[in-house]
Amino acid sequence: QPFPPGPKPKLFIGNLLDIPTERPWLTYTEWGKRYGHITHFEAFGNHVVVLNSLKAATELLEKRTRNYSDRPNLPIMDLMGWGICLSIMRHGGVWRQYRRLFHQYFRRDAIPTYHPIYERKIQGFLRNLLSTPEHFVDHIKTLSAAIIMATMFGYEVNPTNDPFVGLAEEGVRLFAQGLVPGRFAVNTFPILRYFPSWFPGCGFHRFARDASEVIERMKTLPFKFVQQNMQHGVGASSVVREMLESPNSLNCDSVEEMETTIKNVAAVGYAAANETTAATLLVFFLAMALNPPVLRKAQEEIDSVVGPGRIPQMGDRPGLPYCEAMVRELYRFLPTVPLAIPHATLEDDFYEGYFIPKGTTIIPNVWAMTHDESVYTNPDEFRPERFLDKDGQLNSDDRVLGFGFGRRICAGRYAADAVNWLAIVSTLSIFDIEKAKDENGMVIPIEPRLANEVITHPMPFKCAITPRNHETRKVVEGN
Ligand code: HEM
Repeated sequence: QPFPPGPKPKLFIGNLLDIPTERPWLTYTEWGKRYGHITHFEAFGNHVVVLNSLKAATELLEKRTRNYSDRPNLPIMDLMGWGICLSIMRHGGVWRQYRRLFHQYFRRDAIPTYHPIYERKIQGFLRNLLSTPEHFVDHIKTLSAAIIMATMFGYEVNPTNDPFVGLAEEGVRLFAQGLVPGRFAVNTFPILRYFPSWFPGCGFHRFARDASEVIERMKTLPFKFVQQNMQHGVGASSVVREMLESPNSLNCDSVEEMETTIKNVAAVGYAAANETTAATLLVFFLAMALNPPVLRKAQEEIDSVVGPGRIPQMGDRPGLPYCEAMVRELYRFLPTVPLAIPHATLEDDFYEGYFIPKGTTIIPNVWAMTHDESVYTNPDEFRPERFLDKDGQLNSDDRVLGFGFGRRICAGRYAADAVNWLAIVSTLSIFDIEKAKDENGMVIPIEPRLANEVITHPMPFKCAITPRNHETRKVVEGN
């Protein structure tokens, strides 16, 4: 049977020249309109199927999740030492073990344990915003790093030049490079990993060697920090500490295996959490600067439910449906992982009469799904009301497509959602966010565009962040 429709392949190179490198989610969305909701292309025998509709994603990635839960083979990741990363790990026993372990600490009912960390770090974030609002991007980055480092390692980051954060950022930067399609020949031709580094196209060996040193240090240093604290009977509780204190729950055969498992699972937390959280908060600031009526409405709701003189807490969440709808709209409006993370098939399959071979890379185009005009009219408008019924209560559209699908769905989604929600409503309770003005008093325009990256974020923009009034300023200063 035929492959799903798609651009016509050329002899030998297939669709190599068609593969988009610039914001690929937009091209894939266009292909979806031209060829249909599942689109196929291939290069050098590597098949790729893009899923442009929720219907196809639900049918394949969720109902047939057993077959669609693998990840593509990316040998550069193994060579760098990032092959241990849960989010890109091939399907199998180790993935199951790591996922189970991760789930134990990040499942829905485990998250309230971390609420005090979130509240404390968000208060610090508000203070930073108050003193240097023009550096809001740096404050967002500090917040997301501070939360995951405190959760995982009980480690308090320095606001600038933190050694662990610097190392982790470098590790994540290398990780992101390994994911860029076409960046390393070995990802297209896995056989090259067995060729020497002097062989043409094998320069990746040196890159991988240098990267692996950074990644090893990134995994080991924060882990040792926890071990040393435990030896001296000091330090805060943390995920790593709890794992070390209950080694039997890890099902490892030796101390060495146990330590490796903990290091790997903890490193994934940072890699997966840091940029995604920061990017979502950037989308929030952007959307508020662009949509003053939404900001006002959310603030009115917070004022009427939480009242003045207090920063919202997690317990306030059910009473704030408009804010909830706004957070859902943020995830929809500019999804920060617009192509999720590619899945791969374990066996041959057929769908709607088309053939999907074993080993096919499956790209869920979340962008196309959240901008599907038949579901979300005028999808480029930011309108939280889409998620409310006529009585102002939340409707049933509560699925965050940006967290992915099936067995590979984001394992940190409950933590991410709690942090995002609390940071957003806390900021709104204290600050106004508007478009910035230049030295001549002219409003600086903002374009809601995402950067061309795998885990993306809005293109740089300026906004004015000011305390709403004297009272809200005092609330931050008093905390
Ligand atoms: C707004 C923030 C976040 C977004 C948008 C996001 C999005 C995603 C997406 C799209 C995937 C791939 C899903 C798929 O393959 O279908 C994923 C996987 C993952 N995420 Fe998140 N994520 C976020 C925050 C976090 C946080 C805070 C953590 C950790 C505390 C985390 C941990 C993970 C892990 C471990 C995986 C790999 C799951 C697997 O492959 O089995 N994520 N995330």
